[in-house]
Amino acid sequence: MSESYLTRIGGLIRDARRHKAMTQAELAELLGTSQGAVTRIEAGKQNLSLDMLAKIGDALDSEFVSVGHSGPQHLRIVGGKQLSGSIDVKTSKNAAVALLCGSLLNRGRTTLRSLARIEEVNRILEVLSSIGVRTRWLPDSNDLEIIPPAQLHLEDIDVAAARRTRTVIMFLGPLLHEHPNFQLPYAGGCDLGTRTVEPHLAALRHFGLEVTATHGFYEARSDRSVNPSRAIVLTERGDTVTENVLMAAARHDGRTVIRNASPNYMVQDLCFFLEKLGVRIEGIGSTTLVVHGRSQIDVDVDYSPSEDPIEAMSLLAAAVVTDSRITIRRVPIEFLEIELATLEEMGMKYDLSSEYTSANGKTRLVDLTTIPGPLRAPTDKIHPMPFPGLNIDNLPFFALIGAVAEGSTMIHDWVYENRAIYLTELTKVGARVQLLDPHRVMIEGPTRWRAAEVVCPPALRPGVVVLLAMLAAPGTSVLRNVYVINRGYEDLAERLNALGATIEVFRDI
Ligand SMILES: CC(=O)N[C@H]1[C@@H](OP(=O)(O)OP(=O)(O)OC[C@H]2O[C@@H](n3ccc(=O)[nH]c3=O)[C@H](O)[C@@H]2O)O[C@H](CO)[C@@H](O)[C@@H]1O
Ligand SMILES: C=C(OP(=O)(O)O)C(=O)O
Repeated sequence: MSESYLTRIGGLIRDARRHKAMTQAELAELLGTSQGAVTRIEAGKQNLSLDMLAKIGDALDSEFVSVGHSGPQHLRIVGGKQLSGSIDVKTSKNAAVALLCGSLLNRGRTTLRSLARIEEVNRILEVLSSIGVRTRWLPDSNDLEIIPPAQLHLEDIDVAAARRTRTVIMFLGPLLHEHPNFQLPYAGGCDLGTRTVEPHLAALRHFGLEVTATHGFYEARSDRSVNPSRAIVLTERGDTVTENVLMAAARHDGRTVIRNASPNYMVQDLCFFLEKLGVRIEGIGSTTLVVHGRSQIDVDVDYSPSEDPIEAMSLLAAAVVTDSRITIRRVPIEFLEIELATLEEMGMKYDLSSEYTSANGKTRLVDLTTIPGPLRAPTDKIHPMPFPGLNIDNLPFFALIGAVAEGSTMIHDWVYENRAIYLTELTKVGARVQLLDPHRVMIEGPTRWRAAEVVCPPALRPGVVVLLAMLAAPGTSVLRNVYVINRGYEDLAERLNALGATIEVFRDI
């Protein structure tokens, strides 16, 4: 291997080790080598065998060099160009996974229309198929047909696929009625620090579910004689916990009241789907839901989830960072209002079309055209709140936009322990981002972007933010190992290329 190649790989190894908050000594122990050897590897001063590269890849959950087609995917971006044209927002990841779990409530055939074909969906499909559910993409479409078996084989669950998503936790609500005892692997997903499961367990206890955690699995036991006797008050207004309770309530032949429910977009989609299954729900879009469930659900149902507000925000950020005029079609406006109000305060101008309705017949959509122009930092910090606040998943895009704006932008992520930290990756492409503490970053704009080679941080939105910054940076950048981006976005590179970006998808060797 040439010296410069070794230096590049060494830098990537160092970055991946730091992502995992691992010391050189800890990595050395995992590799069965000395700390000095790790120092040399990271400095590009040690020849590396393929065997050693594979070991390092295993230790850091990040492959650096691979042979064959199944290795990690990387992106090569030639940046510094403006974008133009129109792009459609696809349907949301978060509704897709909720609906896939929701399909377990139904003995009949469920067809989900225009589903996002993303890695997160693929993992849940692997899990569903491992327990006996038949799923197939209908020809030449993104429509998915789901047919349940007479009996689920929960003991055969694909543990590896389940562990790669967090959303498998949403199997608890749909399964507890028919399965007195079952095991689920611990939920995985983006590495954002500890994410709570306790609110799920506390809420589902009202349906007789008791869960104990043992050696990497949740052991679930449900007592069918227990039913909610009073309102279920959620201790936090989480999206997936609300969905879990909704799904448990859907099969409870009676009335369930859920308070402090999340009214967010994916919850609304799940409610509209449950209504199509014959479940009556009062208060959709509010924080109190009253669910009139059914003991059996056996219908052939067809549902189209709505467009992804986080993808819409990502595309908006792409336009801002590249100073471009583009039209983003099918924006679910109700779920982007605070974001747009904040951008307006920063000086952003845009045009909106009149409203039309999503294929679910409910969600209001608009086409949004960005108008390039200078931005200024907001006067106050930017922080998320449960809907109808600024969406936590949109927060990273404000770090990117802050880097373009004149002045200091403070981003306060009070929710996730690790996500704000990943925003410091933007320094590699020239941004001035200072981590004040694990929850707050200060960004000084505007930025002179520069091309770089970066390992994708292990979190979806920060990963996309780095990619978008690379679109703005003149020269050629490389973003390595973009699985997390593919977890939530369908064909993002190809679709940005249709707007005039130059992004090449490649794998090693
Ligand atoms: C599949 C899916 O839909 N995923 C979304 C869902 O994940 P999900 O519903 O799994 O979110 P979590 O339960 O992890 O909640 C996120 C974090 O917010 C905290 N919290 C949440 C609500 C609250 O009122 N108080 C509070 O402190 C939780 O303790 C947790 O640390 O919601 C997250 C927060 O909107 C989004 O980032 C995810 O994209
Ligand atoms: C954190 C996210 O989602 P998940 O719950 O799938 O990890 C996200 O969508 O940014």
